[in-house]
Amino acid sequence: MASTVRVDLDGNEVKAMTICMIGAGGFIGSHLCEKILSETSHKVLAVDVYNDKIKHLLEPQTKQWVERIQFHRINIKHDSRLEGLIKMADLTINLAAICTPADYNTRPLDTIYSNFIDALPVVKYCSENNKRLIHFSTCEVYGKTIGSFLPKDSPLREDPQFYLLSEDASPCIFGPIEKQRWSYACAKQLIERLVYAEGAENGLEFTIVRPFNWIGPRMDFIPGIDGPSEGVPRVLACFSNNLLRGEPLKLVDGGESQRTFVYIKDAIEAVLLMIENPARANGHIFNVGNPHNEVTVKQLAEMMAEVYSKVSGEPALEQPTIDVSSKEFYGEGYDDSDKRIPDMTIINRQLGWNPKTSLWDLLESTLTYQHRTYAEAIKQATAKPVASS
Ligand SMILES: NC(=O)c1ccc[n+]([C@@H]2O[C@H](COP(=O)([O-])OP(=O)(O)OC[C@H]3O[C@@H](n4cnc5c(N)ncnc54)[C@H](O)[C@@H]3O)[C@@H](O)[C@H]2O)c1
Ligand SMILES: O=C(O)[C@H]1O[C@H](OP(=O)(O)OP(=O)(O)OC[C@H]2O[C@@H](n3ccc(=O)[nH]c3=O)[C@H](O)[C@@H]2O)[C@H](O)[C@@H](O)[C@@H]1O
Repeated sequence: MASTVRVDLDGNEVKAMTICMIGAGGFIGSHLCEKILSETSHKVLAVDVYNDKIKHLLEPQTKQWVERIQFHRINIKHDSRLEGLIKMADLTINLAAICTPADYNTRPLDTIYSNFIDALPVVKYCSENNKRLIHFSTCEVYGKTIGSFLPKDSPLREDPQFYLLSEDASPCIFGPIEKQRWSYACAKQLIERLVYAEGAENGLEFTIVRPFNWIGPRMDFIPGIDGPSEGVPRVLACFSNNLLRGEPLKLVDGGESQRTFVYIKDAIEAVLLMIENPARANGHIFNVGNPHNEVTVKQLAEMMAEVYSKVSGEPALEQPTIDVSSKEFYGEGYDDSDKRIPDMTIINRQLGWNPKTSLWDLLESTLTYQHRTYAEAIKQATAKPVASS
Protein backbone atom coordinates (compact mmCIF):
# COMPACT_ATOMS: atom_id res chain seq x y z
CA MET A 1 0.00 0.00 0.00
CA ALA A 2 1.15 3.54 -0.73
CA SER A 3 2.07 5.16 2.58
CA THR A 4 3.05 8.50 1.07
CA VAL A 5 0.49 11.28 0.65
CA ARG A 6 -1.01 11.25 -2.84
CA VAL A 7 -1.40 14.57 -4.60
CA ASP A 8 -3.52 15.47 -7.59
CA LEU A 9 -2.33 17.22 -10.74
CA ASP A 10 -2.78 20.61 -9.04
CA GLY A 11 -0.70 19.67 -5.99
CA ASN A 12 -3.66 19.13 -3.62
CA GLU A 13 -3.76 16.14 -1.28
CA VAL A 14 -5.98 13.27 -2.50
CA LYS A 15 -8.03 12.01 0.45
CA ALA A 16 -8.76 8.27 0.68
CA MET A 17 -12.17 7.51 -0.81
CA THR A 18 -14.59 4.62 -1.07
CA ILE A 19 -15.31 3.51 -4.63
CA CYS A 20 -18.30 1.40 -5.64
CA MET A 21 -17.03 -0.45 -8.72
CA ILE A 22 -19.76 -2.22 -10.68
CA GLY A 23 -18.39 -4.86 -13.07
CA ALA A 24 -15.21 -5.08 -10.93
CA GLY A 25 -14.84 -8.78 -11.76
CA GLY A 26 -14.30 -8.19 -15.48
CA PHE A 27 -11.19 -7.50 -17.57
CA ILE A 28 -10.91 -3.73 -16.94
CA GLY A 29 -12.30 -4.02 -13.39
CA SER A 30 -9.67 -6.55 -12.35
CA HIS A 31 -6.82 -4.29 -13.49
CA LEU A 32 -8.41 -1.23 -11.91
CA CYS A 33 -8.88 -3.03 -8.58
CA GLU A 34 -5.22 -4.13 -8.64
CA LYS A 35 -4.03 -0.59 -9.37
CA ILE A 36 -6.18 1.06 -6.69
CA LEU A 37 -5.21 -1.46 -4.02
CA SER A 38 -1.49 -1.45 -4.79
CA GLU A 39 -0.95 2.27 -5.31
CA THR A 40 -3.56 4.15 -3.27
CA SER A 41 -5.39 4.02 0.06
CA HIS A 42 -8.86 3.98 -1.48
CA LYS A 43 -11.40 1.30 -0.58
CA VAL A 44 -13.25 -0.73 -3.20
CA LEU A 45 -16.79 -2.09 -2.94
CA ALA A 46 -16.49 -4.57 -5.82
CA VAL A 47 -19.83 -5.51 -7.39
CA ASP A 48 -20.18 -8.29 -9.99
CA VAL A 49 -21.82 -11.62 -10.62
CA TYR A 50 -18.37 -13.25 -11.02
CA ASN A 51 -15.11 -12.82 -9.14
CA ASP A 52 -12.69 -15.27 -10.81
CA LYS A 53 -10.52 -12.48 -12.22
CA ILE A 54 -10.13 -10.74 -8.84
CA LYS A 55 -9.89 -13.87 -6.66
CA HIS A 56 -6.19 -13.18 -6.10
CA LEU A 57 -7.12 -9.86 -4.49
CA LEU A 58 -9.76 -11.36 -2.21
CA GLU A 59 -7.86 -14.33 -0.78
CA PRO A 60 -6.83 -14.19 2.90
CA GLN A 61 -3.11 -14.22 2.06
CA THR A 62 -3.41 -10.79 0.44
CA LYS A 63 -3.82 -9.49 3.99
CA GLN A 64 -2.55 -6.02 3.26
CA TRP A 65 -5.63 -5.44 1.11
CA VAL A 66 -8.25 -7.41 2.91
CA GLU A 67 -9.77 -4.41 4.64
CA ARG A 68 -9.80 -2.31 1.48
CA ILE A 69 -11.77 -4.56 -0.85
CA GLN A 70 -15.18 -6.15 -0.30
CA PHE A 71 -16.81 -8.33 -2.94
CA HIS A 72 -20.59 -8.15 -3.35
CA ARG A 73 -22.07 -10.81 -5.63
CA ILE A 74 -24.91 -8.73 -7.04
CA ASN A 75 -26.73 -8.76 -10.36
CA ILE A 76 -27.56 -5.08 -10.84
CA LYS A 77 -30.67 -6.01 -12.85
CA HIS A 78 -32.56 -6.85 -9.69
CA ASP A 79 -30.94 -6.22 -6.35
CA SER A 80 -32.08 -3.70 -3.80
CA ARG A 81 -28.63 -3.63 -2.14
CA LEU A 82 -27.22 -1.58 -5.03
CA GLU A 83 -28.51 1.80 -3.83
CA GLY A 84 -27.08 1.21 -0.35
CA LEU A 85 -23.62 0.53 -1.79
CA ILE A 86 -23.75 3.65 -3.97
CA LYS A 87 -24.76 5.69 -0.93
CA MET A 88 -21.82 4.29 1.08
CA ALA A 89 -19.35 5.27 -1.64
CA ASP A 90 -17.87 8.66 -2.62
CA LEU A 91 -17.61 7.60 -6.26
CA THR A 92 -19.30 4.96 -8.42
CA ILE A 93 -17.59 3.47 -11.49
CA ASN A 94 -19.91 1.52 -13.78
CA LEU A 95 -18.20 -1.07 -15.98
CA ALA A 96 -21.01 -3.64 -16.15
CA ALA A 97 -22.05 -4.50 -19.69
CA ILE A 98 -22.40 -7.08 -22.40
CA CYS A 99 -19.55 -5.93 -24.64
CA THR A 100 -18.54 -8.74 -27.04
CA PRO A 101 -19.53 -8.11 -30.69
CA ALA A 102 -20.66 -11.74 -31.19
CA ASP A 103 -23.56 -10.91 -28.83
CA TYR A 104 -24.72 -7.64 -30.42
CA ASN A 105 -26.47 -9.23 -33.43
CA THR A 106 -27.35 -12.58 -31.82
CA ARG A 107 -28.58 -11.30 -28.41
CA PRO A 108 -29.66 -7.75 -29.27
CA LEU A 109 -32.27 -7.55 -26.49
CA ASP A 110 -29.81 -8.60 -23.77
CA THR A 111 -27.30 -6.16 -25.28
CA ILE A 112 -29.70 -3.21 -25.18
CA TYR A 113 -30.97 -4.05 -21.69
CA SER A 114 -27.46 -4.51 -20.34
CA ASN A 115 -26.01 -1.33 -21.82
CA PHE A 116 -29.00 0.97 -21.32
CA ILE A 117 -31.85 -0.27 -19.10
CA ASP A 118 -29.64 -1.89 -16.44
CA ALA A 119 -27.45 1.20 -16.22
CA LEU A 120 -30.43 3.51 -15.55
CA PRO A 121 -30.76 2.85 -11.78
CA VAL A 122 -27.02 3.43 -11.34
CA VAL A 123 -27.30 6.88 -12.92
CA LYS A 124 -30.48 7.64 -10.96
CA TYR A 125 -29.02 6.62 -7.56
CA CYS A 126 -25.87 8.69 -8.20
CA SER A 127 -27.90 11.71 -9.23
CA GLU A 128 -30.40 11.49 -6.35
CA ASN A 129 -27.70 10.96 -3.75
CA ASN A 130 -25.27 13.57 -5.15
CA LYS A 131 -22.60 10.96 -5.82
CA ARG A 132 -19.98 11.22 -8.51
CA LEU A 133 -20.20 8.76 -11.43
CA ILE A 134 -17.55 7.51 -13.87
CA HIS A 135 -19.47 5.70 -16.59
CA PHE A 136 -17.82 3.39 -19.13
CA SER A 137 -19.05 3.93 -22.66
CA THR A 138 -17.16 2.90 -25.81
CA CYS A 139 -15.40 4.17 -28.92
CA GLU A 140 -18.13 2.29 -30.81
CA VAL A 141 -20.44 5.27 -30.23
CA TYR A 142 -18.61 6.92 -33.13
CA GLY A 143 -19.62 4.03 -35.41
CA LYS A 144 -18.26 4.40 -38.92
CA THR A 145 -15.93 7.20 -40.03
CA ILE A 146 -17.10 9.95 -42.38
CA GLY A 147 -14.22 8.89 -44.67
CA SER A 148 -15.74 5.42 -45.14
CA PHE A 149 -18.51 7.01 -47.22
CA LEU A 150 -16.03 8.64 -49.62
CA PRO A 151 -14.99 6.84 -52.84
CA LYS A 152 -12.26 4.26 -52.12
CA ASP A 153 -9.66 6.21 -54.11
CA SER A 154 -10.57 9.66 -52.73
CA PRO A 155 -7.50 11.53 -51.42
CA LEU A 156 -9.82 13.08 -48.79
CA ARG A 157 -9.69 9.75 -46.95
CA GLU A 158 -6.16 10.76 -45.91
CA ASP A 159 -7.40 14.01 -44.35
CA PRO A 160 -7.73 13.59 -40.54
CA GLN A 161 -10.99 15.53 -40.47
CA PHE A 162 -12.60 12.57 -42.27
CA TYR A 163 -11.42 9.88 -39.83
CA LEU A 164 -10.13 11.32 -36.53
CA LEU A 165 -12.69 10.67 -33.77
CA SER A 166 -13.19 13.70 -31.51
CA GLU A 167 -15.43 13.74 -28.44
CA ASP A 168 -16.88 17.21 -29.08
CA ALA A 169 -17.02 17.24 -32.88
CA SER A 170 -17.45 13.82 -34.51
CA PRO A 171 -20.93 12.53 -35.36
CA CYS A 172 -22.14 9.04 -34.37
CA ILE A 173 -22.73 7.09 -37.61
CA PHE A 174 -24.45 3.72 -37.31
CA GLY A 175 -25.80 1.31 -39.94
CA PRO A 176 -29.48 0.51 -40.53
CA ILE A 177 -31.61 -1.12 -37.79
CA GLU A 178 -31.40 -4.55 -39.42
CA LYS A 179 -27.65 -4.40 -38.86
CA GLN A 180 -28.07 -5.32 -35.21
CA ARG A 181 -24.35 -4.94 -34.59
CA TRP A 182 -25.18 -1.34 -33.73
CA SER A 183 -27.54 -2.28 -30.86
CA TYR A 184 -24.59 -1.93 -28.47
CA ALA A 185 -23.30 1.39 -29.78
CA CYS A 186 -26.80 2.84 -29.86
CA ALA A 187 -27.57 1.77 -26.27
CA LYS A 188 -24.23 3.20 -25.12
CA GLN A 189 -24.94 6.45 -26.95
CA LEU A 190 -28.33 6.83 -25.27
CA ILE A 191 -26.94 6.18 -21.78
CA GLU A 192 -24.20 8.77 -22.49
CA ARG A 193 -26.90 11.28 -23.42
CA LEU A 194 -28.83 10.44 -20.25
CA VAL A 195 -25.76 10.87 -18.04
CA TYR A 196 -24.97 14.13 -19.78
CA ALA A 197 -28.57 15.33 -19.31
CA GLU A 198 -28.47 14.44 -15.58
CA GLY A 199 -25.38 16.62 -15.38
CA ALA A 200 -26.99 19.49 -17.26
CA GLU A 201 -30.41 19.42 -15.55
CA ASN A 202 -29.72 17.98 -12.10
CA GLY A 203 -26.05 18.73 -11.49
CA LEU A 204 -24.77 15.11 -11.58
CA GLU A 205 -20.97 15.07 -11.36
CA PHE A 206 -19.97 12.66 -14.11
CA THR A 207 -17.14 11.52 -16.35
CA ILE A 208 -17.70 9.35 -19.42
CA VAL A 209 -14.89 7.08 -20.68
CA ARG A 210 -14.71 5.92 -24.29
CA PRO A 211 -12.15 3.09 -24.40
CA PHE A 212 -10.49 2.34 -27.75
CA ASN A 213 -9.64 -1.40 -27.83
CA TRP A 214 -7.91 -1.84 -24.47
CA ILE A 215 -6.16 -5.22 -24.47
CA GLY A 216 -4.00 -7.29 -22.15
CA PRO A 217 -3.98 -10.24 -19.77
CA ARG A 218 -7.33 -11.56 -18.44
CA MET A 219 -9.28 -10.25 -21.42
CA ASP A 220 -12.39 -12.38 -22.03
CA PHE A 221 -11.86 -16.16 -22.10
CA ILE A 222 -10.33 -18.99 -24.07
CA PRO A 223 -13.16 -21.07 -25.58
CA GLY A 224 -13.36 -24.57 -24.10
CA ILE A 225 -10.89 -23.73 -21.31
CA ASP A 226 -12.36 -20.97 -19.16
CA GLY A 227 -15.39 -20.18 -21.30
CA PRO A 228 -17.90 -21.97 -23.51
CA SER A 229 -16.44 -23.98 -26.45
CA GLU A 230 -18.81 -22.28 -28.89
CA GLY A 231 -18.29 -18.78 -27.40
CA VAL A 232 -16.73 -16.02 -29.52
CA PRO A 233 -14.70 -13.54 -27.44
CA ARG A 234 -13.06 -10.31 -28.70
CA VAL A 235 -10.24 -10.47 -31.22
CA LEU A 236 -7.30 -10.76 -28.78
CA ALA A 237 -8.78 -13.89 -27.19
CA CYS A 238 -9.93 -15.33 -30.56
CA PHE A 239 -6.44 -15.02 -32.02
CA SER A 240 -4.78 -16.23 -28.78
CA ASN A 241 -7.02 -19.29 -28.86
CA ASN A 242 -6.02 -20.02 -32.49
CA LEU A 243 -2.32 -19.62 -31.66
CA LEU A 244 -2.51 -21.80 -28.56
CA ARG A 245 -4.19 -24.54 -30.62
CA GLY A 246 -1.81 -24.15 -33.58
CA GLU A 247 -4.68 -23.20 -35.93
CA PRO A 248 -4.76 -20.41 -38.54
CA LEU A 249 -6.16 -17.10 -37.30
CA LYS A 250 -9.56 -16.30 -38.82
CA LEU A 251 -9.75 -13.00 -40.67
CA VAL A 252 -13.31 -11.72 -40.83
CA ASP A 253 -14.05 -10.27 -44.30
CA GLY A 254 -10.34 -10.22 -45.11
CA GLY A 255 -9.23 -8.46 -41.88
CA GLU A 256 -9.24 -5.04 -43.56
CA SER A 257 -10.79 -3.10 -40.66
CA GLN A 258 -8.39 -0.96 -38.70
CA ARG A 259 -8.04 -0.62 -34.93
CA THR A 260 -5.76 1.20 -32.53
CA PHE A 261 -4.85 -0.98 -29.55
CA VAL A 262 -3.80 0.34 -26.15
CA TYR A 263 -2.20 -1.64 -23.34
CA ILE A 264 -4.56 -2.11 -20.42
CA LYS A 265 -1.90 -0.95 -17.94
CA ASP A 266 -1.47 2.38 -19.78
CA ALA A 267 -5.23 2.88 -19.97
CA ILE A 268 -5.73 2.19 -16.27
CA GLU A 269 -3.32 5.07 -15.50
CA ALA A 270 -5.77 7.36 -17.29
CA VAL A 271 -8.68 6.07 -15.19
CA LEU A 272 -6.75 6.64 -11.96
CA LEU A 273 -6.09 10.23 -13.05
CA MET A 274 -9.84 10.69 -13.58
CA ILE A 275 -10.60 9.19 -10.15
CA GLU A 276 -8.14 11.46 -8.35
CA ASN A 277 -8.70 14.67 -10.33
CA PRO A 278 -12.46 15.30 -10.19
CA ALA A 279 -12.11 19.02 -10.84
CA ARG A 280 -10.40 18.25 -14.17
CA ALA A 281 -12.47 15.18 -15.09
CA ASN A 282 -16.03 16.09 -14.15
CA GLY A 283 -18.35 17.01 -17.01
CA HIS A 284 -15.98 15.52 -19.62
CA ILE A 285 -16.12 12.68 -22.11
CA PHE A 286 -12.67 11.16 -22.66
CA ASN A 287 -11.28 9.09 -25.52
CA VAL A 288 -8.74 6.68 -24.04
CA GLY A 289 -6.64 4.94 -26.68
CA ASN A 290 -3.28 4.85 -28.43
CA PRO A 291 -3.37 6.57 -31.84
CA HIS A 292 0.17 5.32 -32.59
CA ASN A 293 -0.77 1.63 -32.43
CA GLU A 294 -2.91 1.45 -35.56
CA VAL A 295 -3.01 -1.78 -37.60
CA THR A 296 -5.42 -3.63 -39.84
CA VAL A 297 -6.80 -6.81 -38.27
CA LYS A 298 -4.71 -8.75 -40.80
CA GLN A 299 -1.54 -6.97 -39.60
CA LEU A 300 -2.54 -7.68 -36.00
CA ALA A 301 -2.88 -11.40 -36.83
CA GLU A 302 0.54 -11.50 -38.50
CA MET A 303 2.19 -9.66 -35.62
CA MET A 304 0.54 -11.90 -33.01
CA ALA A 305 1.69 -15.01 -34.87
CA GLU A 306 5.27 -13.71 -34.92
CA VAL A 307 5.26 -12.65 -31.27
CA TYR A 308 3.65 -15.91 -30.14
CA SER A 309 6.28 -17.97 -31.90
CA LYS A 310 8.97 -15.92 -30.14
CA VAL A 311 7.52 -16.17 -26.62
CA SER A 312 6.36 -19.80 -26.82
CA GLY A 313 9.25 -21.28 -28.79
CA GLU A 314 6.66 -22.95 -31.05
CA PRO A 315 7.48 -22.93 -34.80
CA ALA A 316 5.65 -20.29 -36.86
CA LEU A 317 2.41 -21.52 -38.44
CA GLU A 318 2.74 -22.61 -42.05
CA GLN A 319 -0.56 -20.94 -42.88
CA PRO A 320 -0.96 -18.15 -40.30
CA THR A 321 -4.34 -16.80 -41.44
CA ILE A 322 -7.52 -17.93 -43.15
CA ASP A 323 -10.39 -15.79 -44.52
CA VAL A 324 -13.91 -16.19 -43.23
CA SER A 325 -17.05 -14.22 -44.07
CA SER A 326 -18.66 -12.15 -41.31
CA LYS A 327 -21.94 -13.97 -41.91
CA GLU A 328 -20.28 -17.31 -41.26
CA PHE A 329 -18.33 -16.02 -38.24
CA TYR A 330 -20.85 -13.74 -36.51
CA GLY A 331 -24.16 -14.51 -38.27
CA GLU A 332 -26.81 -12.24 -39.79
CA GLY A 333 -26.80 -8.55 -38.87
CA TYR A 334 -23.07 -8.09 -38.28
CA ASP A 335 -21.43 -4.89 -39.46
CA ASP A 336 -18.07 -3.32 -38.63
CA SER A 337 -16.34 -0.10 -37.63
CA ASP A 338 -13.86 0.67 -40.40
CA LYS A 339 -11.23 2.69 -38.54
CA ARG A 340 -10.78 4.07 -35.02
CA ILE A 341 -8.19 6.74 -34.27
CA PRO A 342 -8.81 8.66 -31.04
CA ASP A 343 -8.31 12.42 -30.91
CA MET A 344 -6.24 12.87 -27.76
CA THR A 345 -6.64 16.65 -27.40
CA ILE A 346 -9.10 16.65 -24.49
CA ILE A 347 -7.45 14.00 -22.33
CA ASN A 348 -4.08 15.64 -22.93
CA ARG A 349 -5.36 19.07 -21.96
CA GLN A 350 -7.33 17.95 -18.89
CA LEU A 351 -5.19 15.14 -17.49
CA GLY A 352 -1.86 15.29 -19.34
CA TRP A 353 -2.18 11.55 -20.09
CA ASN A 354 -0.38 9.75 -22.90
CA PRO A 355 -0.08 6.01 -23.62
CA LYS A 356 3.46 4.56 -23.54
CA THR A 357 3.47 0.97 -24.75
CA SER A 358 4.02 -0.04 -28.37
CA LEU A 359 1.86 -2.72 -29.96
CA TRP A 360 4.78 -5.13 -30.20
CA ASP A 361 5.66 -4.72 -26.50
CA LEU A 362 2.08 -5.07 -25.29
CA LEU A 363 1.60 -8.19 -27.39
CA GLU A 364 4.83 -9.64 -26.06
CA SER A 365 3.75 -9.31 -22.43
CA THR A 366 0.16 -10.35 -23.13
CA LEU A 367 1.03 -13.42 -25.19
CA THR A 368 3.62 -14.48 -22.61
CA TYR A 369 0.75 -14.39 -20.09
CA GLN A 370 -1.58 -16.31 -22.43
CA HIS A 371 1.04 -18.99 -23.06
CA ARG A 372 1.86 -19.43 -19.35
CA THR A 373 -1.80 -19.47 -18.35
CA TYR A 374 -3.31 -21.67 -21.03
CA ALA A 375 -0.77 -23.72 -23.03
CA GLU A 376 -0.77 -26.69 -20.65
CA ALA A 377 -4.56 -26.73 -20.28
CA ILE A 378 -4.98 -26.68 -24.06
CA LYS A 379 -2.47 -29.50 -24.45
CA GLN A 380 -4.42 -31.63 -21.98
CA ALA A 381 -7.79 -30.75 -23.50
CA THR A 382 -6.66 -31.66 -27.00
CA ALA A 383 -4.57 -34.76 -26.11
CA LYS A 384 -5.97 -37.86 -27.77
CA PRO A 385 -6.93 -40.56 -25.24
CA VAL A 386 -4.47 -43.47 -25.41
CA ALA A 387 -6.23 -46.48 -26.94
CA SER A 388 -6.52 -49.32 -24.42
CA SER A 389 -5.02 -52.62 -25.62
N1 LIG B 1 -12.10 -3.68 -23.07
C1 LIG B 1 -12.27 -2.66 -23.90
O1 LIG B 1 -11.41 -2.35 -24.69
C2 LIG B 1 -13.53 -1.86 -23.90
C3 LIG B 1 -13.73 -1.04 -24.99
C4 LIG B 1 -14.85 -0.22 -25.04
C5 LIG B 1 -15.73 -0.21 -23.98
N2 LIG B 1 -15.52 -1.01 -22.91
C6 LIG B 1 -16.49 -0.91 -21.82
O2 LIG B 1 -15.83 -1.04 -20.57
C7 LIG B 1 -16.63 -1.79 -19.67
C8 LIG B 1 -15.85 -2.98 -19.13
O3 LIG B 1 -15.38 -3.77 -20.20
P1 LIG B 1 -14.51 -5.11 -20.00
O4 LIG B 1 -13.68 -5.23 -21.20
O5 LIG B 1 -13.87 -5.11 -18.67
O6 LIG B 1 -15.68 -6.21 -20.08
P2 LIG B 1 -15.91 -7.51 -19.19
O7 LIG B 1 -17.01 -8.28 -19.83
O8 LIG B 1 -14.64 -8.21 -18.93
O9 LIG B 1 -16.44 -6.91 -17.80
C9 LIG B 1 -17.76 -6.54 -17.55
C10 LIG B 1 -18.15 -7.09 -16.18
O10 LIG B 1 -19.47 -6.66 -15.86
C11 LIG B 1 -20.14 -7.71 -15.20
N3 LIG B 1 -21.58 -7.56 -15.36
C12 LIG B 1 -22.28 -7.53 -16.53
N4 LIG B 1 -23.59 -7.41 -16.27
C13 LIG B 1 -23.72 -7.36 -14.92
C14 LIG B 1 -24.83 -7.27 -14.04
N5 LIG B 1 -26.08 -7.22 -14.52
N6 LIG B 1 -24.62 -7.20 -12.72
C15 LIG B 1 -23.36 -7.30 -12.22
N7 LIG B 1 -22.27 -7.41 -13.00
C16 LIG B 1 -22.45 -7.44 -14.33
C17 LIG B 1 -19.62 -8.97 -15.91
O11 LIG B 1 -19.81 -10.13 -15.10
C18 LIG B 1 -18.17 -8.64 -16.14
O12 LIG B 1 -17.34 -9.12 -15.09
C19 LIG B 1 -17.90 -2.15 -20.44
O13 LIG B 1 -18.89 -1.20 -20.15
C20 LIG B 1 -17.50 -2.05 -21.89
O14 LIG B 1 -18.60 -1.72 -22.72
C21 LIG B 1 -14.45 -1.84 -22.86
O1 LIG C 1 -12.71 -2.69 -27.66
C1 LIG C 1 -13.34 -1.66 -27.99
O2 LIG C 1 -12.84 -0.57 -28.05
C2 LIG C 1 -14.80 -1.79 -28.35
O3 LIG C 1 -14.83 -2.48 -29.55
C3 LIG C 1 -15.05 -3.86 -29.58
O4 LIG C 1 -15.41 -4.05 -30.94
P1 LIG C 1 -14.37 -4.59 -31.99
O5 LIG C 1 -13.09 -3.85 -31.96
O6 LIG C 1 -15.05 -4.67 -33.30
O7 LIG C 1 -14.23 -6.06 -31.40
P2 LIG C 1 -13.21 -7.24 -31.58
O8 LIG C 1 -13.96 -8.50 -31.29
O9 LIG C 1 -12.02 -7.02 -30.78
O10 LIG C 1 -12.90 -7.25 -33.17
C4 LIG C 1 -11.96 -6.42 -33.78
C5 LIG C 1 -11.90 -6.74 -35.25
O11 LIG C 1 -11.35 -8.05 -35.45
C6 LIG C 1 -12.20 -8.83 -36.29
N1 LIG C 1 -12.04 -10.25 -35.87
C7 LIG C 1 -12.43 -10.67 -34.65
C8 LIG C 1 -12.22 -11.97 -34.24
C9 LIG C 1 -11.59 -12.89 -35.11
O12 LIG C 1 -11.37 -14.10 -34.81
N2 LIG C 1 -11.23 -12.44 -36.34
C10 LIG C 1 -11.43 -11.16 -36.75
O13 LIG C 1 -11.07 -10.83 -37.89
C11 LIG C 1 -13.58 -8.23 -36.14
O14 LIG C 1 -14.40 -8.51 -37.25
C12 LIG C 1 -13.24 -6.75 -36.01
O15 LIG C 1 -13.04 -6.22 -37.30
C13 LIG C 1 -16.21 -4.28 -28.69
O16 LIG C 1 -17.43 -3.81 -29.23
C14 LIG C 1 -16.12 -3.73 -27.33
O17 LIG C 1 -15.38 -4.52 -26.47
C15 LIG C 1 -15.62 -2.34 -27.21
O18 LIG C 1 -16.72 -1.51 -26.94
